[in-house]
Amino acid sequence: MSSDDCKVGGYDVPRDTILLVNAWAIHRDPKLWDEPNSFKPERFEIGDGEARKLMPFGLGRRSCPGSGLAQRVVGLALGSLIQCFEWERVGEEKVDMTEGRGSTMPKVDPLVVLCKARPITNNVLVAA
Ligand code: HEM
Repeated sequence: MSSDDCKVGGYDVPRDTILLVNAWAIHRDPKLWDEPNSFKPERFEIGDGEARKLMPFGLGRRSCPGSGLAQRVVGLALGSLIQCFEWERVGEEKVDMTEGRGSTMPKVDPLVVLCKARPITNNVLVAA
């Protein structure tokens, strides 16, 4: 929310305007990213240079204060799901990545999978 009349990127923004950052578009801008629609996790390796352009937690003094926690938990949750379960697709067709409406980017066609706990997971649960 702008506290005063101002200019952002050359545009006049009147006082009391709610300005939303289109992070979706910025993260897919071919002027900024090499092959923006390709899955290339190596682009985020330290030293590569593209990681600094990623802004899922916003930027500046109102950026997400939970980003440190979130990044650790997301890695932990994903790693646990991969290490503790075997995953299997239900169908053979190519996964449809079409995005639906809404700010959380739901898939139009949900991905259906089967999962089975690996033996190590039973050991972990029994030990706990
Ligand atoms: C993957 C998980 C998360 C994502 C992607 C995320 C993303 C964001 C984004 C984009 C903003 C707005 C930043 C801006 O206005 O520029 C935000 C704000 C905020 N987030 Fe998160 N967040 C996550 C997890 C968390 C967690 C775990 C916490 C707390 C434990 C948290 C607490 C907050 C708070 C309090 C704000 C408001 C900050 C302010 O307005 O000054 N978030 N988050």
